[in-house]
Amino acid sequence: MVKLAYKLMELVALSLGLPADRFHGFFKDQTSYIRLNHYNPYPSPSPSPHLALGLGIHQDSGVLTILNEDDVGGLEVKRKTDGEWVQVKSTPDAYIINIGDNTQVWTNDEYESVEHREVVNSERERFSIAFFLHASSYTMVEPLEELTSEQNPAKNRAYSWGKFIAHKKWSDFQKLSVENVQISHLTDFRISK
Ligand SMILES: O=C(O)CCC(=O)C(=O)O
Ligand SMILES: [Fe+2]
Repeated sequence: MVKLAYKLMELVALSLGLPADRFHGFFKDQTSYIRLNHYNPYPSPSPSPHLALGLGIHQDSGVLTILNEDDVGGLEVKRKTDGEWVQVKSTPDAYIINIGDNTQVWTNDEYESVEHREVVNSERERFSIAFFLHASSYTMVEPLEELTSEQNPAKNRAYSWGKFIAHKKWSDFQKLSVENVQISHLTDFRISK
């Protein structure tokens, strides 16, 4: 997984005219992990099936996510152009690659992380496995200087990855009864939209 994730970040670097190993230094003491997700079906008949979210609206805050899922489906991404929720076709024999907030910041929005959620159905349980490529906790995340200029100024302030994660965990914990507890706090660091 780690090797595949590095390869993908090499492609991101090359696509932006950067050396292939441009991102490697961020992963010396990486905080990556794998999560196994299990979504139970909602009880049927349900009074409000549209509220049956397995995982609320969020953006992945790390570098990138490599996701494998079974054939049940339920992942939805928010289309930026019109805000519509679009179903992602279930692809058990492939990986779904999700760009995370760190990559958006590093590339100064050349790559964008996308809002997504997981809806459950009334018939079948669903399993997915997500590998999250995360930087070393002492990483300062900020737009790469090669990608910023006077004409294209930085769109985000620098922030500490370790402090960000600590803040996110703490505030998720505080807001356990609130919808969308996982929503990204990246906006705190935003300079312009
Ligand atoms: O299970 C899924 O399809 C999505 C999981 C996800 O978005 C996450 O774990 O961050
Ligand atoms: Fe996610």
